[in-house]
Amino acid sequence: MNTSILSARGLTKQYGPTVALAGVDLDILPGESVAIMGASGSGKTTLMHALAGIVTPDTGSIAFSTPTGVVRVDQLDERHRSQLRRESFGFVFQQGLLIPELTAVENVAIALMLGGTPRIAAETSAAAWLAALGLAGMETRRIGELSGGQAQRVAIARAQVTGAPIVFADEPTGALDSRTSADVMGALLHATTGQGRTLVLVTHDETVAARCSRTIRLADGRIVGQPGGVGAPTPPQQVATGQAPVPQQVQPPFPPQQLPYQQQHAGQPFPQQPYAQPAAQPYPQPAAQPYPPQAHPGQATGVVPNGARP
Ligand SMILES: Nc1ncnc2c1ncn2[C@@H]1O[C@H](COP(=O)(O)OP(=O)(O)OP(=O)(O)O)[C@@H](O)[C@H]1O
Repeated sequence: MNTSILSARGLTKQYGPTVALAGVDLDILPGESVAIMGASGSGKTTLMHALAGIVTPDTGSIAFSTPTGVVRVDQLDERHRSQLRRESFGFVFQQGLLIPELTAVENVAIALMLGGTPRIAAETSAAAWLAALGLAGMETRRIGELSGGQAQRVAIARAQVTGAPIVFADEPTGALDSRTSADVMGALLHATTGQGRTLVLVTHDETVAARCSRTIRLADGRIVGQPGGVGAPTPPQQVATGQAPVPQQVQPPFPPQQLPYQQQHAGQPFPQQPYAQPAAQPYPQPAAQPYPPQAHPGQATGVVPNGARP
């Protein structure tokens, strides 16, 4: 039985004469943290963007398992891909891509407000996430009034506030010094796999990759085999974050304490937002086309559990 939350088969993508992906098979289990590494131009970002429904592969399939069924990401039209990204995926980029005119709490809350959550409830939830990521008291600062590491924590809060089961991060620590990078990576793991969620990140940094539960390496658009490589994903493991273990739960992310920010909004309940697919507007389900459509020999070659590294 395929228990993957994301399963890609035979992904190819070409930009003119440039082959970005040359046939990628990959299974990602719920609760895993997977680092994608490889030389510049090897296809890391293209792979992550394909998995996240940002770019459409030329060929191949991407199946996203949800509590209500399997979504074929590669077959969605742009509107449904946009809906999927907004509701089911969180994103953290190297520069955070935060809105400088907005405060920290507004930058986080906007992710919920785009989904229809009222402003006060969205900001209350956003403030709880900021506090959980060590930013209590900084809610009303604009992004330019935060350090690079603090801004990345805001980006992590924004990626998580909707309860997205998968977070995609592209060089989330790339612009940070090594100490801040370690702090932000700890916060990212705490907020994702520490809550039973799944993290897929692109990095050039071996120390960042080593903190993930496994690493895949790309070369010329393919996952490359490694000595000792295995053909299947390793079971998810609790990643050390330097903090007390967090019980596996979906939402709320951390106990909703009454923080100073929230006290200003007393009476507003902390929104309970367990992850669930919207029942009213389901994605097209490939009912007649069971996944995977065909057998794929040599699945996920080149997958190396970090614990098994030489
Ligand atoms: N939109 C695009 N148009 C044309 N070529 C592209 C486009 N996106 C990616 N490519 C090319 O596809 C190949 C893979 O790019 P990709 O960004 O996935 O690599 P990467 O491993 O993430 O590189 P880096 O580490 O430098 O970010 C590269 O040769 C790149 O130039």
